[in-house]
Amino acid sequence: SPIHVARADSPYVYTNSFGLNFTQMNASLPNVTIFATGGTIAGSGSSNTATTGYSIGSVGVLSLVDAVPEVLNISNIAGVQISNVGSEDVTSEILLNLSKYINKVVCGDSTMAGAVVTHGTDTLEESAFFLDATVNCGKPVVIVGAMRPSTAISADGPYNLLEAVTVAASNKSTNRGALVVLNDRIASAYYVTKNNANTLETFKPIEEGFLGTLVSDVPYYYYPPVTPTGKTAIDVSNITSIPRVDILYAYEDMSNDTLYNAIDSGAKGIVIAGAGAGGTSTSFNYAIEDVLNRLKVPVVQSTRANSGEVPLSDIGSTTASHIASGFLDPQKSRILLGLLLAQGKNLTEISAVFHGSTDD
Ligand SMILES: NC(=O)C[C@H](N)C(=O)O
Repeated sequence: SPIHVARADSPYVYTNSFGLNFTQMNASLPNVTIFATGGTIAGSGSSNTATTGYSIGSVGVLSLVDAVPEVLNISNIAGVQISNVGSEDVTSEILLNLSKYINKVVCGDSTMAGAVVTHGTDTLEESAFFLDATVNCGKPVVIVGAMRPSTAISADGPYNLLEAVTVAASNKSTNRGALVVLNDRIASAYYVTKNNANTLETFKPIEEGFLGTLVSDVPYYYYPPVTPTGKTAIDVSNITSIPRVDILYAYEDMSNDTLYNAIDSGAKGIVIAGAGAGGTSTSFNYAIEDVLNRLKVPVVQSTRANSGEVPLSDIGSTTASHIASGFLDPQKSRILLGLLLAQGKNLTEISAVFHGSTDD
C-alpha cells in the first residue's frame, strides 16, 4: 500500500482528511499531490557522466522534492510513493491502484488542484494513456520523467518536476485530460510517444503537435482546452483487474502460430503492430478472421509505422468484426483494449470505440 511522505527535514504541518501529509499549508497556494512510481527521475548513477547503467528507483519522492525546494513556492505538496520501479516493471495492478487513488484523493477533494505522477520514461506513454482514459474530473494529471539520472551533470529531472508541478497547479491546465510534461513541452497523453531511446528531446506527439510550452517555468497553451477525437472516458471504480492483451509485431513470413500461441497461453485480446496501414499476410488475415469469428477474441490491427491511421476499410473482409486502431499506436491500443475488456465490451462495441478516433 502507498506510503505517505513529506520532506525529510521538517515535520508535517498539516494532514488532510484523506491522510495526505503536507510540510506546509500556505492558504494562498494551490495543493498538489505528487505520486511517485520510480524511473530514471528517481535513479542514481555511479558517476556524474553515467546516463546508462544506473540504478533505477533508488530515490524516493521525499528526496525528489528535496532536490527542488522551489516547488514549495508554487504549491503545497503532499507526496505518495505508489511504487519505486523502472517503468518496464509498472503493471496494470499499479496503474489501477494509482488511477483509483487519484480519483479518490485528487478528484474527490475540492481543495486539491491537481496531480503529478513521476514515472520512468520507457513506458510513460502507456501509463499516461491509462490515466487519461480513467481520470476524467477535469483536474490536471501531469505525468513527468527524466532521461538523465539525478546524479548526472545537467540532470533533467529537477526542472522537469518543477515544470510538472507548475502545470498541475495552474488553472489554465484544467479540462485538458492527462498531460505529459518533459523538456519544456506540454503534450496530450492521448497522443504523445517516446521517439528516441537516449536523448532529452524524445517525447513528441508525432502528427498532432504539442498543446503548449513552458518558458521560465510559466506555462503557455497554444489552444483552449480540447478533447482528442473519439477519446473514451472509462470509469475504473468497479474494475478490479485488467485482462491480458498481447502485442504481436508483424513482419514478412510471420507465422499464424504467433496468434494462436498467444491466445492459447492466456491472452484475452491481441493487438497487431501491422505493417503500414495495419497490414499482415493473406494467410495471417485468414487467421485473424478465424480468431474473430470462432474464438471471439478481439484482434486490434494497429501499425508498426510510428504515425498514421489504420482505417477500417483497409483491413480484412466484412465477414467478421474487424477492429482497426485508427490513430492509436500498438502500445496505446493495448491499454485501451485491456480497459474495454475489463468493462466486458463485445467485439462490435470495441470496434466502435477504436473507430471513434478516426472521425470518419
Ligand atoms: N529514462 C527512464 O526513465 C528510463 C527507465 N528505464 C525507465 O523507464 O524507468
